[in-house]
Amino acid sequence: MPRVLSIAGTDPTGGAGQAADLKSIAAMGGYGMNVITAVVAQNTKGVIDIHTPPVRVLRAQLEAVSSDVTLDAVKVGMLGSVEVIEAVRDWLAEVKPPVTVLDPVMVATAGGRLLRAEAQTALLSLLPFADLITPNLPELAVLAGAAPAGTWTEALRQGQDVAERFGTRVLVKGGHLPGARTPDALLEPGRDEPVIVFDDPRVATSNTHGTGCSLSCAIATVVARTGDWVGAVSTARSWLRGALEHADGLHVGRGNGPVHHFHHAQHVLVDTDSHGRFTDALWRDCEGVRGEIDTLDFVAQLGNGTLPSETFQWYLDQDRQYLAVYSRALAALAAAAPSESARAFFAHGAAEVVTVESALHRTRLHGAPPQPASEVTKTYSDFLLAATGSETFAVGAAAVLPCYWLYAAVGGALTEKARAAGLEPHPYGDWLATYNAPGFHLATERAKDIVDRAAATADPVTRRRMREVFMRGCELELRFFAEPVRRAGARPFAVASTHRVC
Ligand SMILES: Nc1ncnc2c1ncn2[C@@H]1O[C@H](COP(=O)(O)OP(=O)(O)O)[C@@H](O)[C@H]1O
Ligand SMILES: Cc1ncc(COP(=O)(O)O)c(N)n1
Repeated sequence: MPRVLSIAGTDPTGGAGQAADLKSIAAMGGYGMNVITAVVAQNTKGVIDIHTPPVRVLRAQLEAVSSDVTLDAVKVGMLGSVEVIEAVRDWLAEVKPPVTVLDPVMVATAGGRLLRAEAQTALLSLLPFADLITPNLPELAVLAGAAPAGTWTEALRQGQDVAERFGTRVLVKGGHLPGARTPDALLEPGRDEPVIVFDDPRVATSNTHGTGCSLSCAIATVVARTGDWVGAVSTARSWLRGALEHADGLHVGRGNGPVHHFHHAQHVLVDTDSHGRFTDALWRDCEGVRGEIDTLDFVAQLGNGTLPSETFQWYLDQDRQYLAVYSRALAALAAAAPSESARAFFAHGAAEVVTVESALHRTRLHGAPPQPASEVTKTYSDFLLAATGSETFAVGAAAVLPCYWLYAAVGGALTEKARAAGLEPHPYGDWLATYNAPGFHLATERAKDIVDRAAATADPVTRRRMREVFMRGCELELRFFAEPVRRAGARPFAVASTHRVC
């Protein structure tokens, strides 16, 4: 594991400087350490105050770490003053770390100087010690002694000039250019053309606090491990892109918020009690409800074929009404799905419910008019429409999962029992076959997979909500299964009236 030292300033909101560096090092698989150059009172809206500790304290920190730990890479960020620059330069000259990445921090994204004006010249003396420098466009202009580049071509020209003059690699970053794209180019001294140019669409977010810190530290960490600059920039960039894409979910601060450094590792953090899939945890959560479903008279009698046919008819009629709503819920998920495969899955499911499952109802119910929907049917229907219509896709997908999963489980278990008991032909064999069909089990696995994927990138609040709606769905399934027998027991006359339908 590369041991990476960040020499930088602080950010109490955790998005830039030291905090961003340590998170980025860890995210890229390194061991992070930090020497503090300046204590910065800042937040996502700007810089409020800066305290620079005495330079002897900085020297002592540098000495403390390098006299004890072998350093595989160093990232230098905010320096702030001439004295700090000189102390760091002397230390770099003495220690000669195998990899040094310098982010020439001058101004915070949210505004506020982080380098005194008189220190800009001193900073130039540090550049030859760096293997890579990562200036943004205004910083590049200062290093090049020119006005900020207004075009990408101009930025590349300035970058090449700086690379030649100081004999170091330069990552020219186009984040500050206007427009829909964010190109970056890696330049090397002695080469007229960039070693590599990256060009991606801009991520639509204003939460970009600490992107420069994070990128430079991530590159230093990957290079320390691989020695490959092009690969390291590429890896760090695509990781940072994910961090930007998930930044809005963090809800940190009211200004330019930070990026999500551990977006790629959410799946391992899904729940403290689960080291497996998110849906594994859901299945454990609903163990009690599943036990109750298994012992319901309705389910036992459905399995052994003793369920009175009028009770089954009433159940099927409620189910027909429920499935009409379920189909709409799946269609809503198809419309909200974040990927083509999820869209196709739910769109297909919405159609399948109408055609395949309702065939069972048509043959069994012989076109009988619907009975009034029970309270359970209404509650379950309202719940599904609300979860899939007005909550996020992830929450909606978790809400429809019990209907797949519990039916597949009940269909599978009852078919096994019926086979073991030699019940052939089974009075409800067509129902069992529908929910024990390989296609239905496959659909259940796909639905679980979609929920797992959604959970992997969801924030903790959304995942908690996903668990809540999944459990609510399971409880409503239990009540839905219980209702036909409960109602038949409570209202013998209603049973008699439905009897006529058969
Ligand atoms: N909205 C965005 N979408 C995609 N990439 C971005 C976005 N904003 C910044 N970046 C990338 O983040 C990195 C640092 O950005 P930049 O704003 O240029 O530097 P700094 O944070 O030092 O001011 C660059 O790789 C840049 O391309
Ligand atoms: C201590 C410190 N160092 C650097 C930055 C620059 O942040 P950005 O990466 O957004 O330019 C910052 N705001 N604070």
